Amino acid sequence: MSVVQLNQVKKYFDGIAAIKELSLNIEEGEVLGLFGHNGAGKTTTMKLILGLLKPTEGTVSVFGHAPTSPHFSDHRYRLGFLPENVSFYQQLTGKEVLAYFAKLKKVHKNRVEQLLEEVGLNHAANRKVKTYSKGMKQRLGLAQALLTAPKLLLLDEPTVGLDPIATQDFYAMVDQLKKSGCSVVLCSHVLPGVEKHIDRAAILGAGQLQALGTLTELREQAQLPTTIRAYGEINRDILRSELEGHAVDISTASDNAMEIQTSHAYKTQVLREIMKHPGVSDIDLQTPSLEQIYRHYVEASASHNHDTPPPHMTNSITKDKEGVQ
Ligand SMILES: Nc1ncnc2c1ncn2[C@@H]1O[C@H](COP(=O)(O)OP(=O)(O)OP(=O)(O)O)[C@@H](O)[C@H]1O
Repeated sequence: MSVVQLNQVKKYFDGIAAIKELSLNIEEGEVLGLFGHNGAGKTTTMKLILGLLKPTEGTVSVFGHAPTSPHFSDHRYRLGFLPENVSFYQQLTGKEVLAYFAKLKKVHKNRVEQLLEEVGLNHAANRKVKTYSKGMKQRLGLAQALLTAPKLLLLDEPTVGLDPIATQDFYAMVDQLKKSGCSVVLCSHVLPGVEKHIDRAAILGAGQLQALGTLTELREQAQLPTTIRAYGEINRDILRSELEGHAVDISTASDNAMEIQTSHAYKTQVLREIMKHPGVSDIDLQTPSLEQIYRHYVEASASHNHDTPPPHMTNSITKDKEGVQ
């Protein structure tokens, strides 16, 4: 049984659709990246899964139960949530904040020390939260989300405010949680670095699913080209004739490099042909990145929905938003 099942879910606010229609399953131990432009419906989706919102139509099931039903309280401890704008009692120390949540969630206080250590806040455990940097507050938020050792973790913009090493540590933690069977929904506008840590990506646009699948599946579906750069003494005409029929586009990148664009389906064959050339001294391979895949689907969604901001606008909105958090 899937950990989360959203079946033909619609969510309206005062008659305006935040989610037009969404069906989605999340499996045990799966890390799902949930992406989309500002206002696409990501937070609404998370709130529906958490049971903070009721669907206008359709059904939401978490651990086999409706998260808005009164009986769900027995399962709530299995859920962890890091909200987008994390805020705590400023006058309490980090340790006090976590101890407070531990008490609320009926978690043994030993776990507080352990978590402070895990998120790298031990040194500041006895400092008031008002003295914490943005990244430290984010780490405290993460510790709070992990208190009950959840089986489903919802993370809204988890890496905002984290420095590069803290971001890497954070993803290492996500990998660990996945290994322990925890399902994770990772909602982020910061796409670089996410690819390796998600099993599937769900791209929302204007309240609807624009794409869902593994990155390999989405690359194939989107038919974005793979770029191969071959360095060395290569006869372009010979290479061109050898690669005929492999749906390639060959151009000269520099004096000693050639750029070959090919489809995902022909990638291995094209590489084999290039490798046969004795003059080839080096090869770079660039598969379409998550950003390129994201852009492809958001642009496609924008061309169908006039209420969807074009990607260049969503980027600047994101930057502004991150700046004021
Ligand atoms: N409580 C609410 N009342 C009215 N409209 C709402 C409410 N919550 C969300 N919306 C609307 O629903 C749509 C989806 O919002 P949501 O917060 O889910 O988007 P998002 O993808 O999380 O955006 P962002 O990336 O900016 O955080 C937006 O148009 C938003 O204005």
